[in-house]
Amino acid sequence: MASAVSSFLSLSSSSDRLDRVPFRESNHNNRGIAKLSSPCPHLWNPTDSLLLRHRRAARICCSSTAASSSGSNHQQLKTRRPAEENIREEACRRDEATGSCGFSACYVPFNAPADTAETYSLDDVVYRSRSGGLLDVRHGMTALKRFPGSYWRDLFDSRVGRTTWPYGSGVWSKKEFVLPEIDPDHIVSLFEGNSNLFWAERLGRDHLGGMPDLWVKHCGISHTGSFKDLGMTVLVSQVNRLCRAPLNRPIAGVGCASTGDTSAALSAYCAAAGIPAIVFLPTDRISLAQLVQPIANGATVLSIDTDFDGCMRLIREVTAELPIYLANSLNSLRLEGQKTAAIEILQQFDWEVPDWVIVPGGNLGNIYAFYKGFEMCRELELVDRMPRLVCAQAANANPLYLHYKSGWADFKPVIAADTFASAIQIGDPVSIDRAIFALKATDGIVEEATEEELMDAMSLADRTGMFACPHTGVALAALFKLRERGVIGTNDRTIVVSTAHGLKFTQSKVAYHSNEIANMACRYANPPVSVKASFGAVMDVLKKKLDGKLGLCVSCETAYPPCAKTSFSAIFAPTTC
Ligand SMILES: Cc1ncc(COP(=O)(O)O)c(C=O)c1O
Ligand SMILES: N[C@@H](CCOP(=O)(O)O)C(=O)O
Repeated sequence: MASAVSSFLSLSSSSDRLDRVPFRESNHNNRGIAKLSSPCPHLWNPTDSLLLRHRRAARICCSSTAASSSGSNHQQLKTRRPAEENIREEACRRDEATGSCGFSACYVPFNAPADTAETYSLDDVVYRSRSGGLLDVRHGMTALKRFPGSYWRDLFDSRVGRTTWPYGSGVWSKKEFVLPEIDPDHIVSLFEGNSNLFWAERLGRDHLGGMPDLWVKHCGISHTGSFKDLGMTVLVSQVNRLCRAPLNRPIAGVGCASTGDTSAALSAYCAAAGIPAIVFLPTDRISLAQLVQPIANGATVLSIDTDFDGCMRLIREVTAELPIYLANSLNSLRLEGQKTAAIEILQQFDWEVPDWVIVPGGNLGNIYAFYKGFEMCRELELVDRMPRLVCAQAANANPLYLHYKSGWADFKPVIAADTFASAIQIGDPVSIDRAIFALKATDGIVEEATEEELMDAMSLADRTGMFACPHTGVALAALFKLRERGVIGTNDRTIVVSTAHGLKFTQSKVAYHSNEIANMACRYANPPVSVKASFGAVMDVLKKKLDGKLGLCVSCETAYPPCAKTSFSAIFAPTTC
């Protein structure tokens, strides 16, 4: 095995050898458009200026789609904006006509009754309720409900994949459900969202008992390589609004504690807006690829000799003292962006609800964000039911799993041990109450995965064409267990949420494929083979590797033709029976 390891090292660049690097050492459908022009007869009131204004906004942002879908209707063709105007300026001009159309949102204590008197403006800098509990963003549902579900479905569909500012973003294409009142000029967007919903055909068919409807929502194929972009665009946009006229709040910067992904997203969005970012990272506990992201984006990076939970405690203390705005998911604004991944899944299935959604959990904001996205679509009648949620944790960092197993008896934080799923190495999750609420409301399940289970699941998925991160491995391992126990059925439409790009975690993959992980069989290891630069040596290796496959029919794998002289031509010019 030593040779496999050395061949790995010889193939990899010297700068990418440490997965966890201490900062000190690292100095180096357009579908359904037609329906928009035929509003729901019971709800439409032509004298209602709010509705008219929103209808006009919807038409403006859909006009070129409508024109192209109708083909012959040249009158609807959109004229190009003037050369001296950019897409942001164009949006501001357009927005003068639309405004927020009466849609609004505010902070309320998490799970507060409908008539709570404790509300805060989103322009307040507040992260906790009066009693010290979590907050939630509550939308003015009465205004949103004046439009039927079909209206919202069509509006959101009309905006997919456009460059119209800010609707080309998967998050801002749902602006009315996210931050309805923000001026487009204040939005800081990198056209996030609209991520691939990958049909995991081979994994489902060959490794999960013939599951035909298995999908992976690739939230990590994103600007900074994780789902955090979805929340960070919202948070940094709101900070941008607070800093600028007319509010002119004295905010010195935006800060977070991080296991590597929140810090990367915060740094990128702050850099795009010209706002200082400050990130607290636990020394030695994040990957090199994650570490280099905030460094490259010019953030102030503090490598702190503690774990994530320690960094989280520190950032909360610091943001209470200094005018630094807190960017962790304790700040409920983040979840407003993250919830759009759930809406996107519904949209990608043409507004059909899946049976299961499996989400890896750490600080536990995201599982609630998924709940919130699905629930908002149910309440506003874009869909008629909820999926069941599964939260998957690494066994080395499993406080929610233990709580679930105790029958939700008594929550106790844990000291999280090292895990390859390093971004979820969290023992005292900030959003524990939100996660419990989401799981109870969806008849949800919590599963856990050992290090071997998560690495095997990740590696097996890779063998079917993915390049998953270890956190996605945790969710996949949960899926394997739930399939094995018959909880998830063969034909259940199931979504596994992939939360980060595998390229951020290459060193754990290298360790696995080098077979160098103690007490792990690494069943799917596929180390590279070192071979001399000679035809004979290469042929020997290939014959050994392809033994038994030569001369087989490529479709049914039976020997064809029954020929004693098997040759490589059978592989390069394969035949079928
Ligand atoms: C890659 C990745 N997956 C999953 C999670 C878990 O998300 P949450 O903290 O919202 O539970 C995180 C961060 O915690 C993450 O960075
Ligand atoms: N995985 C996260 C941990 C912090 O979570 P947050 O959602 O509360 O910011 C990270 O990448 O830092």
